Amino acid sequence: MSVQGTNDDATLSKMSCIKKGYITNDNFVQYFVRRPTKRSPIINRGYYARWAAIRGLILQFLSAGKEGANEETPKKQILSLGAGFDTVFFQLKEDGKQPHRFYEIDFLEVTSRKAGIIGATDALRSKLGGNAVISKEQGEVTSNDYCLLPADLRDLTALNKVLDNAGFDPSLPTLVLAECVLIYLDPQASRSLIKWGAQKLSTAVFIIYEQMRGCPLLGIDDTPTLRAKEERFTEACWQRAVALNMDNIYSCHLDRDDIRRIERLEIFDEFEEWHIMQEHYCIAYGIKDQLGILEKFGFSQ
Ligand SMILES: C[S@@+](CC[C@H](N)C(=O)[O-])C[C@H]1O[C@@H](n2cnc3c(N)ncnc32)[C@H](O)[C@@H]1O
Repeated sequence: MSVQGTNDDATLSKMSCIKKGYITNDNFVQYFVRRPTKRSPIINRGYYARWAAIRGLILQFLSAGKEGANEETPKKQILSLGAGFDTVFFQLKEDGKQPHRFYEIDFLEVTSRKAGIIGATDALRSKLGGNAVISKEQGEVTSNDYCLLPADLRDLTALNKVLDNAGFDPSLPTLVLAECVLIYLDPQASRSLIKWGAQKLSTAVFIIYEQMRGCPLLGIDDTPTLRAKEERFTEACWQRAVALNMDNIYSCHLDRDDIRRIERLEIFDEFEEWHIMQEHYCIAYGIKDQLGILEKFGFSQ
């Protein structure tokens, strides 16, 4: 499978979770899937855990800095690196929770397909916000609320250029998301990207979801432990960093009522395999907080 092809695989897993009722609030993945495929219960549960954990962190970030019930939250932006066919922007917009602007980056091959689908689908196009311009050829969508831009994450000059042209504002509190992406880069390129984030942004969280070990991917040996994942941030001048494996996140940091609900959806008896698999995946994040709005951000201690 090509690196770009891993995106279709991720989209199919998400669709499988939606069809089985694990994910109940995503109305948009359907437009990116031609032929839905059923995944096994263990894959569905694993994908649900990943989705629920990341979504929880995104919602926390979006509400950070709100002092009182009637106060507005500060203007914020999200930058999704290697976004693939992720639909979180569209769902946030549908729920009235979108940030000031949402940026997505991927290879031209992927952004071009995504721009084509957005352009051809009313339900997606209508969510873009004002001044929308969609170009399938250039693999680009720009609008007041959402920008989809082609760039190779290994080329930071090109990344800066597309972001600057699209009005990315490094002074705004920013959530950078790299979900199942850095592992496809060589370790040096991942480290450069994490450092780039620390240098460019002053109030930000950089969230990574990735495997720890056990599969032959480019970046895997560079950070084989949770400690190494945290140090990759702190060595790049992020103020603090946290890395937890998905087994811990599933047991301690997801909504218990929702866990009870999803555990009733399918017969599940692969418990040993489940724990081993979940220990091989993690979420790590680094935080910089010049504005002092992210003190409470993250998984509770
Ligand atoms: C496994 S998919 C994950 C997609 C999405 N983040 C998700 O979680 O559903 C990995 C994505 O990273 C993108 N990607 C990998 N290396 C990249 C690079 N050097 N530059 C830009 N995008 C890259 C791929 O094209 C693909 O869309």
